[in-house]
Amino acid sequence: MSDHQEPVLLNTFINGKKKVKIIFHKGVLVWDNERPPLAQHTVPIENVLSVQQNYLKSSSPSLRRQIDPNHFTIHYAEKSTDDKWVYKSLTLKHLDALQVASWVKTLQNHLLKFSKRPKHLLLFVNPFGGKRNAMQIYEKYGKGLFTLAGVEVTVNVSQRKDQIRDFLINHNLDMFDSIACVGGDGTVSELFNGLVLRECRLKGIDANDINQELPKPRKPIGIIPGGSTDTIAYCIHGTTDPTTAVLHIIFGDILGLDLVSVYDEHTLLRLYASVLSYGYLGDVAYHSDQYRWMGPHRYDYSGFKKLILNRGYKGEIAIYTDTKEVQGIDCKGNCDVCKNETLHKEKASCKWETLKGKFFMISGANISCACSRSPKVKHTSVVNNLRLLLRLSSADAVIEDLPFVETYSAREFCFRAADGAASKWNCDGEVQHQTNIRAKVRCQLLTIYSRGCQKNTGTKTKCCGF
Ligand SMILES: Nc1ncnc2c1ncn2[C@@H]1O[C@H](COP(=O)(O)OP(=O)(O)OP(=O)(O)O)[C@@H](O)[C@H]1O
Repeated sequence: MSDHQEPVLLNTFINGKKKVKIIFHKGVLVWDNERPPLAQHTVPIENVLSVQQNYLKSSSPSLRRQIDPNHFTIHYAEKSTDDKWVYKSLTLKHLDALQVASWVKTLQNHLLKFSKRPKHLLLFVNPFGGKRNAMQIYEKYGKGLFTLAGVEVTVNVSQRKDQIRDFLINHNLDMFDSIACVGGDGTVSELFNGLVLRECRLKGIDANDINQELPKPRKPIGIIPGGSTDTIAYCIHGTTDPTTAVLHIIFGDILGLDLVSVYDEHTLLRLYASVLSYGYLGDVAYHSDQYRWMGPHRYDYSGFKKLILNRGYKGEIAIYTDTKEVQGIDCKGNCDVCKNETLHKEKASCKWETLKGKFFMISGANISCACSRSPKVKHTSVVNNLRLLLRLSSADAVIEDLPFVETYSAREFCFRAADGAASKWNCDGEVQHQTNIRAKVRCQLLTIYSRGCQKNTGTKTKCCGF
């Protein structure tokens, strides 16, 4: 649309006791007090959740609510500190009902252009994870905002482990345009494992065959944190704030996310999004589960015990890679690495490399903040282990310079334990009992609702590699 065709709305309204000048032009709302103190606000239309006429106060609850022709409210979101978003509203009054109707209609028409915003959301709630308050999180932070934004939500509360995954594999989802969950990493994992296996079933693809291309689930997913660590939500939104997660779903903007599929000799065990760890973190996942009653503190308790124990684990790792260097690419979908992956361009130069040793921990990191590299950490002193964990827990973790850490970028890797089933794998926080595994990166397999986060911008986020 050329400039002169763009609608311009300009008017003075009453907001509380103040007169407010407001203009809407080129998709941006700007308002300010008519008299000092001036306080200009600018809100792009893509941050507006809905625009609604208000209702008149009813004298009796039994009477039908009547629209107030002189008031309307703009519901919008604003970025606050860091990567957090907050909900805000602006209620405006005008004595001329036509002015109110014209603003409401014009703004609502603009919002209709955001056709990717979800309208029928299937939301899974895991009442078991984290502080066991996922339903309260939905009621407190999600329900009101979804209603306000016109998103129809069907809530499904899980009754057992793997029920979400099984539901997604087998049920008709035609009536939903989007799927989301309130829970921790294990819940998110059930969601995308279910969706990928569903696509395999529908397309007749053998998911257990590592050489098969895995099909991309068609519906975008939303992630509302309600677990203990919420690593995936944190990596994607830059915060574990539930309101921010809900707003990212309502905005309807999407990002691509790589997944990694993990196999034993015969079957696909699981796909993961954040990190797969053997040794220290594998042991922590395994042992902390018996202290679930402690809530999120179980990780601190088990983590400390395992750190002091300082075990080493013998094994052999084979890495399939074309470049050992971890590349500093901030990929939000369709970067050069993704494109090459699709075209199978780089595969010819990939080679298997084998390493043997005794390790404190072996991790295959898929997204940046769980660990922005794929460290193979040699068995070393407790102090060094502590140094590593402190580095990993900082937002801009740099670990390559630690002498006992090796990092590689890889498309696939295999692990074989030299000392039997000495540890377990920790796969997105869930325990995986098979020791000898093979893992393969699946570029941009998942579509998630998020506008991304600043924490990742400019830092060494990887794409298509461990
Ligand atoms: N109704 C249920 N009863 C028991 N377990 C469930 C139920 N619904 C889901 N689960 C399982 O609960 C486990 C824990 O859930 P989740 O990972 O979401 O929370 P968490 O472990 O506290 O958080 P995080 O993984 O972020 O640390 C997962 O393995 C999930 O499959």
